Amino acid sequence: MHVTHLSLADFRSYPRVEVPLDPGVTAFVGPNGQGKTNLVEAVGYLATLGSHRVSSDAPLVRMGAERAIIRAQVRQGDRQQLVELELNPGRANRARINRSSQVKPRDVLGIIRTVLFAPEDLALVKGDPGERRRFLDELITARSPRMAGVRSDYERVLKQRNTLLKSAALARRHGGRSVDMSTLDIWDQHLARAGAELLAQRLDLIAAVQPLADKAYEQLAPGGGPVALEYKPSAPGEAHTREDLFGQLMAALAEARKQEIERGVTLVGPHRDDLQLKLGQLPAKGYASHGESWSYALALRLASYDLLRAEGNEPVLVLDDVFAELDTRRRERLAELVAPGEQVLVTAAVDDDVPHVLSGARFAVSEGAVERV
Ligand SMILES: Nc1ncnc2c1ncn2[C@@H]1O[C@H](COP(=O)(O)OP(=O)(O)OP(=O)(O)O)[C@@H](O)[C@H]1O
Repeated sequence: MHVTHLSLADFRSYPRVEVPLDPGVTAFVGPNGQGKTNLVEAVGYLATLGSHRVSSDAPLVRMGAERAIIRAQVRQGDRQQLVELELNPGRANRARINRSSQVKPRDVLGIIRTVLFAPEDLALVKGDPGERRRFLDELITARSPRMAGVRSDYERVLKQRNTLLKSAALARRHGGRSVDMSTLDIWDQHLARAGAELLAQRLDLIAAVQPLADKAYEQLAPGGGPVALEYKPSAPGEAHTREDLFGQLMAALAEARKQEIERGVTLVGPHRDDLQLKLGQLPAKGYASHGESWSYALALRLASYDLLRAEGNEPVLVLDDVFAELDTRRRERLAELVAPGEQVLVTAAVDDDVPHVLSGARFAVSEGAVERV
C-alpha cells in the first residue's frame, strides 16, 4: 500500500499544501523548522488517529484556524481510496472515505498503515511504561483494526470504574454520603472482558515481534544483543487464552479491591502493565547507553515493519530525522534494510544525511513550500 497524494489544509504550519507522492523512496529535505515533520506526522495521523509528537489534537491545527484537514489518496494493488479526516479540537473529529461521510474516524484505520521512526522513539526505551504500551497497542491496531474498538471500550470502562472508585474513596476520607458500590462487580466484568482481549493480543504480538527485534538489533549492532521483550503484567499469572486471562484479571481485581477503594483508582489491568526491554542480561532502561537505546528503539520499529510486511499488510515506512543520529555504519545498514520497501518517506535537514542507497524523489521544504527537485 502507498500514498499517491497528500493534501493538507490548516494542518500545523500549512495553510494549504498538495504533495504528489510516488512509490519507493521520497526524501523531504530542508532546514530546521520548515515543516518536514509536519508532512509525515499527517500521514502517521491517518494511520493511527494520533500524532507521534503530541497527545492532543489542538497543536495540529494551524494557529488561528478552527480545524485542520488531512486528505490522502491511497493505492492498494489496483484499488484507490480517498481518505479524509477533519480535526476539530474540543469537538468530534469527522471522517470521509471516498467522499462518503457515513463513516466514523475509526473506520479510517487500516486503510493506511505506517511504521514511523522518529527521535521521540528514544522514549520507547528510556521513557515510562505508557510509551511501550502505546507501541504495543498501535501495532495491535495496525495488525487488526477492529482492536481500536476493544481499546476504546477498555478506556471507557476504566474511566467509569475510576469515577466510581474515586467517589468511594472521597466518601471514605471525608465521611460523606456512602456510594452505591453494587455496580462495581459489573464494571469488573466489563474491564476484565476487554482487558483479556487486549492482553491476549499483546502476548501474541510480543511472541511475534521478539525474534524479529533480535534479528534487527543484530543487523544494526552486530554482537551487541541479544534483545528480549518481557511482558510485566499487573495481574500476575501464566494464562495465555482469553478465557484464562479473563479469570486471572477477575481474581486480581478481587484481591486489589480493598486497596482500590482506599486509593480511588483501578490498580490492575493492561493500563498498568509494562513491557520490559532487555539487552543481554540487563534491562535497557537505566542501563543501555544512548547509542544502544537508539539501536533498540530502531530495532523495535524495524521488527514492526517486518511483521506487518510478513502478514501482508505492507506499511508506509517513515524515517523522520533519524539518519543524522546514526553513525555511518548503522546509517548504511538501515538504508539497505529499508530500501526495498513499497513506500519510504524520509526527512532530513541536508541532502548528505540521506544515504545514497535511498535514491528516489526529493522535495525541498522551505517556508511552507514543498517543491519537487
Ligand atoms: N499549530 C501550528 N500552527 C502554526 N505553526 C505551527 C503549528 N505547529 C507547528 N508549527 C510550526 O511548524 C514548524 C515546525 O515544523 P516541523 O516540525 O515540521 O519542522 P522540521 O522541518 O521537521 O524541522 P526539524 O528539522 O527541526 O525537525 C515550526 O516553525 C512551528 O512553529
